[in-house]
Amino acid sequence: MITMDDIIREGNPTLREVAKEVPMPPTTEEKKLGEEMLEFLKNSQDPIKAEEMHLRGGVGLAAPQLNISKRLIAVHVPSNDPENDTPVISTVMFNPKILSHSVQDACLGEGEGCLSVDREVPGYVVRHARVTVSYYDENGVKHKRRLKNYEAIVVQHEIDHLNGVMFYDHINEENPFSLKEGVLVIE
Ligand SMILES: CNC(=O)c1cccc(C)c1Nc1nc(N2CCN(c3ccccc3Cl)CC2)nc(N2CSC[C@H]2C(=O)NC)n1
Ligand code: NI
Repeated sequence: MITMDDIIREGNPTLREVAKEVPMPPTTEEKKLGEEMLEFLKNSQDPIKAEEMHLRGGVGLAAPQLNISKRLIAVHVPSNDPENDTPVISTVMFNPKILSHSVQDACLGEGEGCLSVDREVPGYVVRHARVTVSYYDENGVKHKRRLKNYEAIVVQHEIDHLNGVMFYDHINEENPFSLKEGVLVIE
């Protein structure tokens, strides 16, 4: 079971590497890793388990954050509606790829956090507002999915980890809260 001790922090060179493609179909070990990453996210969002296991809340995790330089991410974004238990997206993506994206950009109004960054880095992280991603599932089946808003931001943040990019690399150093015309601010 993955805990915070398994998550490497900024300064570890693996976070700056370009991760390797996973040959399809994934091995049993790679499938298990994906399942454990998704389980970690669910545990991190459960108040009881998160407290018991000292987990920081997350909606996305990339294998390089576990010091495993493979192109594999997990995302588990709960629905905004407290009545609705169905997550907006809950999946493991092998070899995710952004096929196309909107002209419009977007950012989280509150900025971004990362399980590998033990500090607040204020500022807008400007990303594509909508993306079409392709990825392989644990059975090696190819999928194509259009994402928008929060889940689009999360998937882009996690794909960045596969390319050695950290969220604060996108923050404007001169003015961290500067925004161009037309950028969608997601609250
Ligand atoms: C500096 N300001 C901020 O961090 C920030 C500040 C306020 C709001 C937001 C929205 C912020 N931003 C931000 N908040 C999150 N969470 C909110 C809490 N949540 C969570 C926590 C506990 C239980 C259940 C859940 Cl659901 C988990 C997810 N997650 C990300 N990111 C960036 S994309 C990958 C994703 C990630 O999983 N990071 C670890 N950013
Ligand atoms: Ni991160």
